[in-house]
This record gives sequence, structure tokens and C-alpha cells, in this order.
Amino acid sequence: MKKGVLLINLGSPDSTDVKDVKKYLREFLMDPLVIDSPYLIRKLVVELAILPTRPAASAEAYKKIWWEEGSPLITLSKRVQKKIAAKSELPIALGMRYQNPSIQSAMQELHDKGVREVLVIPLYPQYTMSSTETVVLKTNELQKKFFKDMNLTFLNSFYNRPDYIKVLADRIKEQLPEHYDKLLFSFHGIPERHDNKAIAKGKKYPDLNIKTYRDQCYETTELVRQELGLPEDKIFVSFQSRLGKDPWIKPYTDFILRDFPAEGVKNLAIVAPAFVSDCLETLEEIAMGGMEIFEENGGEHYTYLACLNDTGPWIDVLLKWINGWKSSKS
Ligand SMILES: C=CC1=C(C)c2cc3[nH]c(cc4nc(cc5[nH]c(cc1n2)c(C)c5CCC(=O)O)C(CCC(=O)O)=C4C)c(C)c3C=C
Ligand SMILES: [Fe+2]
Ligand SMILES: [Fe+2]
Repeated sequence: MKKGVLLINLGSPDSTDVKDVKKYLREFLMDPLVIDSPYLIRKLVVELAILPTRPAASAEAYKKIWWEEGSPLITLSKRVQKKIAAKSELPIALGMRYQNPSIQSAMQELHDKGVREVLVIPLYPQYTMSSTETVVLKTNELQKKFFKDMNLTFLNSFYNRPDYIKVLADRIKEQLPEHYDKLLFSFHGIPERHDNKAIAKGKKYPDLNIKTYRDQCYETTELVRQELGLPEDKIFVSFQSRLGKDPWIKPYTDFILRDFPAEGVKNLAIVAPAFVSDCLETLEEIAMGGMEIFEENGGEHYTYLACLNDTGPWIDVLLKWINGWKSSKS
């Protein structure tokens, strides 16, 4: 059967217009794996509490980081796709969980090329319901509805794969300033409830060996720390991008950035390993907003370390995974 690869990332609005941002946020936040309340409650929260005001604020944030080619997240994901395609004989398609290019269009593209055996790579190192799980669910749904003759295999997470750890550690090392007091690993947060659901599921199905998202984030950090040969007290972990009033997993990045300078951390390097591509949450929230919080509270030097993006060694790791799958299927 002809093989192909489907890369999937989160997605961005089609433009920085408020109406496009609103459309994107509606699709994103109405996903029951992102806001996991019953439908009517979710609908009320999204339509009455979030959508009247957030799209305008988010559109302003997107304007600060938008590139000539469009959203950084999508532009970088397209570059990754092209670079992999140039080195692989398999068709490589790219879809976004929310908005465009859609997962359906990417599956159609592969199907039109005769591909019936697909490796799906959700571009999230750590799995949780709002990252990998929603991608798996959506892609399976589309397969059942439109592409019954396609067979899907998922690469479900890679937060602890040695080649991922190595490439992430190297990427950090090449950007680390000579002097810094701490290296902060800031991961995208999730509501605590989401990890509690993972714990409950793990108890019910012990054979699945389910880990919480928070534990995976700490494991990625510890493995990278060991790879870099750094002492434990040089490293700190926190969680960014809260939304709403529910408790999210702690500690919170913005609070840490606020408190670090008074604790003697004046010189900070910060990396965001929940993201393989730079995006709104890294470029605006961390590189810009984070620096502002840190400096307003007495911080002196703040260095944001960019994501893996379309760097050669990361492309080579993805190619290695793809080739491993390809040979296991032949
Ligand atoms: C309940 C809300 C949210 C959960 C849970 C959540 C989990 C989650 N998100 C990412 C990755 C990204 N999120 C991005 C933006 C973003 N995230 C939320 C909310 C939740 N995310 C919102 C409302 C937004 C939109 C922007 C805003 O208005 O602030 C992005 C950036 C997209 C871009 O276009 O650049 C990424 C990437 C992960 C990995 C994750 C769970 C682990
Ligand atoms: Fe998010
Ligand atoms: Fe944010």
C-alpha cells in the first residue's frame, strides 16, 4: 500500500482580522477536549464570556508577531513540511487542528496521490487531551467519514525520545548566553482537571501506562538537563498561557517571572519546549510579554531561546522517525 505522512499542528487564524481571530477561537474553544464542560455550558462560556472581548485583544497580539508570509506557526510548519518532502520519497502533507490548511484537505491531498497507509505526526511533544488526543480523535473521525480505505498510524508523543531530547538540548545549548542565573522551561499550561482526568484514566487502565501532562513536562526537562550536564539548581519549570478562572497546573510562568528578580535571578534564559514551532504563545507571550514582566520587577537580562522550528537537526529527527515507520511497514 502506498505510504505517506501527515504532519498536524494546532493552527492559527487565517489573518489578524478580528473576524478571523473570532472564527479561530470559536472553533478552538468549542472543542470539548479543550474546554471540557457539557456542550451548553461550553457554548455559553465561549459565546458570552470569551468571544465578546478576547478576539480583539488576541488580534492585537497576533499583529505584533505576524510575518509577511502569515502566521509564524503555519509558516514554520510549512517550511518543515517542504524540507522533509525534499529529503523523503513519501508524500508529506500538513494539516492544522483548527482552521487552515484543514486536516481534511491534507488527507484529501494524500488520498489523491494514492496514499492509503499514513503516519500521522501530531507536532506536540507531550500528550494530553487538548494537544495530541484531540488531533487523534479528529483525524480518526475524518478517516471513518471520508477516507475509509486509509489506514492511520499515530506517533502519539515524543517527550522522552532520546533523539528528540538530544536535538532540543543542542538547540538550547547553541542559544544559551555565556552567563545566566537560571534556565526556565516554560510549558503551555492546562487546567488541573485535565491532568486529574488522566490520573483517573490511568487508574482504570493501568496497562496503558498513562502519564500526566505535568509529569511529562518535568521528564522532558530532567532529560534535557542531564543531556546538557547542568546542575539541578540551574533549572526551573513553569506553565504559561492560562485562560479562565479554573486552577491550571502550577507554578505559573508569569508569577515566576515576577518573583525571580527579588530572589536573585536577574539574568534569565527561557525556553518553551511544549512548542516545536514558534507561535503566538512563544513570540508574544514569552519573548515580549515575559520580558516585560521580568524587567519591570527588577530583572536585568532576559534571553528567549527559539523553538526547534525548521532547523536541520530537527528535520533529520523527523525523517528518522518517518523512515523507521516506513521500513517497519514494508
Ligand atoms: C482552555 C484553553 C486552552 C488549553 C487547554 C490549551 C492547551 C494547549 N494549547 C497548546 C498550544 C498552543 N496554544 C496556542 C494558543 C492558544 N491557546 C489557547 C487556549 C488553550 N490552550 C488560546 C485561547 C489560544 C489562542 C490565542 C489567544 O487568544 O491567546 C498556540 C498558538 C497558536 C498560534 O497561532 O500561534 C499554541 C501553539 C498546547 C500544546 C496545549 C496543551 C498542552
Ligand atoms: Fe493553547
Ligand atoms: Fe497566550
